[in-house]
Parts: sequence; structure tokens; C-alpha cells
Amino acid sequence: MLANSRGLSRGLGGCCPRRAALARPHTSLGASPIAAGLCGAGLLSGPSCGWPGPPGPCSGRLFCRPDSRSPPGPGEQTGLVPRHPGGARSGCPAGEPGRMLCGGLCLPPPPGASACESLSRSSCRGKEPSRLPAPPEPESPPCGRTCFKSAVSKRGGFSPASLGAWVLPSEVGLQMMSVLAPVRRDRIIAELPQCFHKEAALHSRSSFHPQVSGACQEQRTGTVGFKISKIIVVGDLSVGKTCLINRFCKDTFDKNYKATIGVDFEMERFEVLGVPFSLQLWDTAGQERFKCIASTYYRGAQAIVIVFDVNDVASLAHTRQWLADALKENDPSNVILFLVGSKKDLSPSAQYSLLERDAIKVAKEMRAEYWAVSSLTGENVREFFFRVASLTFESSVLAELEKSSARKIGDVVRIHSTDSDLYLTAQRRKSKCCR
Ligand SMILES: Nc1nc2c(ncn2[C@@H]2O[C@H](COP(=O)(O)OP(=O)(O)OP(=O)(O)O)[C@@H](O)[C@H]2O)c(=O)[nH]1
Repeated sequence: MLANSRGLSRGLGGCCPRRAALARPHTSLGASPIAAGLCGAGLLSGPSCGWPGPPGPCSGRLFCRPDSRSPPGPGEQTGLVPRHPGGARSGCPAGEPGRMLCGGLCLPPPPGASACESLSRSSCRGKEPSRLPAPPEPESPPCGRTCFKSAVSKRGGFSPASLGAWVLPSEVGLQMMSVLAPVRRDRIIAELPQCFHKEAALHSRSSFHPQVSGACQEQRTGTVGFKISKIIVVGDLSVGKTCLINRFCKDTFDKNYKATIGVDFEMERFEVLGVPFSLQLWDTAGQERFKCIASTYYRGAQAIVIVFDVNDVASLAHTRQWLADALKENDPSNVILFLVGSKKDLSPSAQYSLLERDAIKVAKEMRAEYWAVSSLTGENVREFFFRVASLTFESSVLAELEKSSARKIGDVVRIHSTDSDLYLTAQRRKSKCCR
């Protein structure tokens, strides 16, 4: 099973017992939730997707293999599976696109359920499952970008459960990589993007770590090219997290505030020094009442982006708490931190300069890299995400190199034991414990 039910209940369980129950319909399909999700998104089809409905005709698909996990054969092109003629999604019951995806999740809340418990209801906006909007269409190649929206998103759509979001990165990463479109030309990174402010930067080298450049040149980057790095974006409500992600991923800006309910995520594919590299950008809810849901998605982050509004000093002060919460679910020594001031366009320069001093101080304390951006004008947005991609890539390659050097054949393995016979030691220990 690709997306194990252990991961599923971990993702949905947490503080809300009901959420674990919500996951069951997916597992009861007898198919991997990831596969079902990809199928629902129109990414997979055929027997491997496990979708209960009959798969539709294969016409017009770029990638339609009986087992979508296997790599494409000679002459086959990988990419997204476009919509079926007639509108139904591949593998979905005809005329009811997305029904099963939400059918499992859109249960009415029990009497007296808390906001958290009634997540599925709020996300589905009280609609009957069969009338829910279909999942968003994947964009056609060659854009190289797939945009997923979750059932817990402000816009509706389908569940992250269906994408196996909590079993990232390796298994899903490897699977998804085989069906994603090529990297967009404007997502190619050949040089290390520079930091925003030298005083609060993760490092101020002008180029990638020499070991990283060397490994990329010699194609010694191991599994880095197949992995998806998880980036979580946290911060107070309405500081502009969603707008920041949307500006980068979709080049759009919405001036109307719609609170994020739970989480959303976007996938962005890059090519760094010739190696494919994918980021999964998790937009989390800033509202207190949805925090318990959002925080279940913090785990496994490679980078944490803490956003505050440069026009709201309180939101800067709250960043420490956001960081503490995010670090509870992650290993502090293994994550890269970014502190991002948003809505720079609204801040007169004199006012901004004053705030920047404080922000840099906070960033230094956190050991985070500081950036100031505007999603309205797009100022620094692209530069920021390129820096995030580059630094997470750099740390992934360094970790991979470290791992592979530790595994070198012929290395001396030191075993610290005073016993001459380790097998006997193990046996002795076992018998003690069973007594
Ligand atoms: N002028 C300006 N307004 C912005 C900018 N970024 C976001 N906004 C506005 O701020 C409001 C909140 O933006 P969102 O991105 O939805 O905020 P959020 O942090 O995702 O909020 P939650 O989902 O509740 O956590 C919206 O009305 C946006 O239009 C910006 O860079 N400049």
C-alpha cells in the first residue's frame, strides 16, 4: 500500500478523533488514497489508480500506463493526463467528477461538533457531495506545474487525504515524479539567488556550496531529483500567506480576504543545477480555530516560512510562537527557516525602515533568513521562492552526500562494545527483557 493507513490516521487523527473516521472512506476503497487522489485529479488512471469506477477511454493522454508507477517506456512522454472528452475525469464515475473524493469527506457534523470536528462540512460548504465542484483541472503541458487544492481549502476542491499528503516526501515523491510534466523554463535555477539582507541570511555565499555544484555536475545527487520537499507557510491570519503563494505559483493576486480553512498546497517544480527538484508549498490557516487542523500538517517540513505583515508589529511579535509551534513537529536542526515580511507596498519607506530593524533582530534570534515582499506588486516574490528552492536543494544534496559517504563500501565500522561476542550480548539482553 502506497499511502499507508498509519500515515493517514496520523494526519487526520491528532486532536480530533472524528478526523480519523473521515479518513476511512478512502482506505475502504481498497486503493491507495494517493492513487485515488491522483486519479481524481486526472493524473493517474488504469488499474493502478484503484478507482472504483470504470476507467474512461484513453484518448488524448500523454501518459497512460497500466501501472503509472513504472517509468515511461521508450518514446512515451510523461505528463499530465488531460480531461476526457465529455468532461468526466479519468477513472471517475461518468458525470460525477470528484464525487467519491468528497463523498468520503463531506459528512455532516454530529450535533454539538466543534469547528474543528466539522471541518469536512465547512470545507464542503454544506453542499451535497455529488454537487461539489470538481477538482481543479491540472494545467496542460508544457507549463510544468500542477496545482492541487484541498477539500479543506478556502475554495473547496479535493482532499489532501486523496493525495496522501501526509506520507510525503519519498514514496509519493517518487510516484508523482513519474507523472509530472517537464519543468517550466522560468523555473530553472543555474546560479544561487542572493539573499535579501546580508545581516539576516542563512548564508551569504555568492554561489552554491562547491560540493553541491560538483555533485550536480557529476550526477551524484542520489534521490534528490525524485524527492518533494515540504515547505510550510505559517503566520497570523490575514498576513498574506495565501497571496504570497498564489503570486508565485499562479501569478495572481486576490484583494478579497478569504480565510484558509485548514490547509492548502501547491506544487512547484524546479530544475536546480540541472537536477529536478520539487517543492510542495503548504499554506496553513492563520485563524486560531483552524490551527489544530493546520498543525497536523507541520510534520516533515524541510523549510518553515513564517510570515508577518510589515504594517502590523503584533504579527511580527507572534512569529516566535508560530515558530515554536512548527518546531514541535519538526527537528530544529533539520529545517531551514525564513522570516517574511509581507505587504511591503503598504508601508511607507520610513516606517518600513524602522520595522526592518526589529524584523532583522527577530530573524537573527530565530536563525532565519529575512525577506520583505509584496504579493500585490510581486516585489521580491520570485526571488524569495527561488532562494527557498535553492537553499532547500543545497541542504538536500549535502545531506545526500553525507549519507552516501557514510555508506561507502570498505568503510571501517566501529562497534563500541566490551563484549567479545556481540551475538551473545544480544541474546543475553533479550533473555533479561523476557524474564
Ligand atoms: N496591499 C497588499 N495586500 C495584501 C498583500 N498580501 C495580501 N494582501 C491582502 O491581505 C488579505 C489577506 O491575505 P491572505 O493571503 O488571504 O492572508 P492569509 O495569511 O492567507 O490569511 P489566513 O488564510 O486567514 O491565514 C487579503 O485581503 C489580501 O488581498 C500585499 O502584498 N499587499
